[in-house]
Amino acid sequence: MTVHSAFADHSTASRPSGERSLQVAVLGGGSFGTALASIAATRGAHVRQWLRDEQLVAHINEQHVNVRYLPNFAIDPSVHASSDMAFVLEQAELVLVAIPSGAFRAVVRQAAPLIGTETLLVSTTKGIEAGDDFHLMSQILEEETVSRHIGVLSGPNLAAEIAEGHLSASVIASDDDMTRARIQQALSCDHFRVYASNDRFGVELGGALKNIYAIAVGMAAALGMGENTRSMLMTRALAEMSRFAVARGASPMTFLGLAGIGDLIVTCSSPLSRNYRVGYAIGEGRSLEEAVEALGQVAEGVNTVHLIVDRAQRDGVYMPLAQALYQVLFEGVDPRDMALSLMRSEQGSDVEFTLPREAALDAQRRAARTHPNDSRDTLT
Ligand SMILES: NC(=O)c1ccc[n+]([C@@H]2O[C@H](COP(=O)([O-])OP(=O)(O)OC[C@H]3O[C@@H](n4cnc5c(N)ncnc54)[C@H](O)[C@@H]3O)[C@@H](O)[C@H]2O)c1
Ligand SMILES: O=P(O)(O)OC[C@H](O)CO
Repeated sequence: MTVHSAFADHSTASRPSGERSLQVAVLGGGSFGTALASIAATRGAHVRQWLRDEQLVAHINEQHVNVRYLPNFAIDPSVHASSDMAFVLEQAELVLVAIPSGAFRAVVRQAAPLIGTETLLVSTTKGIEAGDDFHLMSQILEEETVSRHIGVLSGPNLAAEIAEGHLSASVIASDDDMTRARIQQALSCDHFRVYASNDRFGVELGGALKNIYAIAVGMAAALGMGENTRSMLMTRALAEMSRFAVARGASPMTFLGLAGIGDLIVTCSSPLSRNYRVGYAIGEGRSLEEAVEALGQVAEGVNTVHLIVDRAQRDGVYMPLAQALYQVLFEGVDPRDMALSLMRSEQGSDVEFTLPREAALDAQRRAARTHPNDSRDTLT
């Protein structure tokens, strides 16, 4: 097995001198948690990482490799893994939570008694909590802890590429300017940049929503789509994502940034994305259950799609791609039939923030009344 040492190679170049070391805790032993733990350590922080698997803990501490999630990469040797939550959180000034959405609240609840009001608390998880309340991860952090410094880290961040040292960037979103600035200091290094945002919900929704479209694009890729098709799907996905997020109070501008279009591009283009891979496997003819089992990790979009579709219906937000994906994944609709049906549906506005969708549809309906022979059957 070849173990690249991208993390270690960057350590001396990035380590600030003469500064007191920040105490960092990472909750989660998956690939992103491991990549972030290593980056923080290369920046000179004292890093402890919490994970449940004792064998993996021992392996990380002795061999400095996460054999389960990032087997080919050397972790900064100063990262200390442990299955003891109290030990990991002891004196932690910054806590990064990299736990799948399904277990996020339970883990945060376990950590909460050890998190103070001044602890910086950042979610890196791109998902939505199951249930009727449509809770984002940062809302769980607010509900379960007393921290006054909550943030969200999200962007085009394939963990394996970060681990390999590919130049990458992310966004720290928080209402609190000190939280933003301190995370930028703690995590930026020669191969990782951190930009700031004050649109926490927009950034968080960008990360959660793009997963479902990556499944759709992966599926289309396996069905032999062209690049025009990919581009159309991604751009219309962006229109849906921003429409949904704006209806929930986010800024549409956030979707022009790394956590919007940036993350959508990478997740809809790379076979390293778990969501893309699940979609691709389904496009090749596997069932959803087979695709998820073959992946062996969490593809958040599978759990997110019904929450988004349900919420969009309740709020009256038009989400045809998400709705279509739901029908393909859970109602047995053939993806090719679904693609045809989408192509025949109403043609609205390109950018709704310049030409509102209803204005474009009204004009089409007026044109259909004036020139009935030219109109499409499906126009209403
Ligand atoms: N992997 C990436 O490239 C990447 C990049 C950016 C963001 N993210 C986001 O970060 C989050 C974490 O992703 P990841 O890839 O690090 O790991 P992951 O989603 O594969 O799993 C994370 C860790 O959580 C642990 N875990 C699962 N259920 C648990 C439970 N009930 N109690 C305690 N621990 C539990 C797993 O054992 C694993 O160590 C995801 O929500 C993902 O959307 C991932
Ligand atoms: O592997 P995925 O599909 O969960 O995507 C990973 C990251 O979110 C990409 O930014």
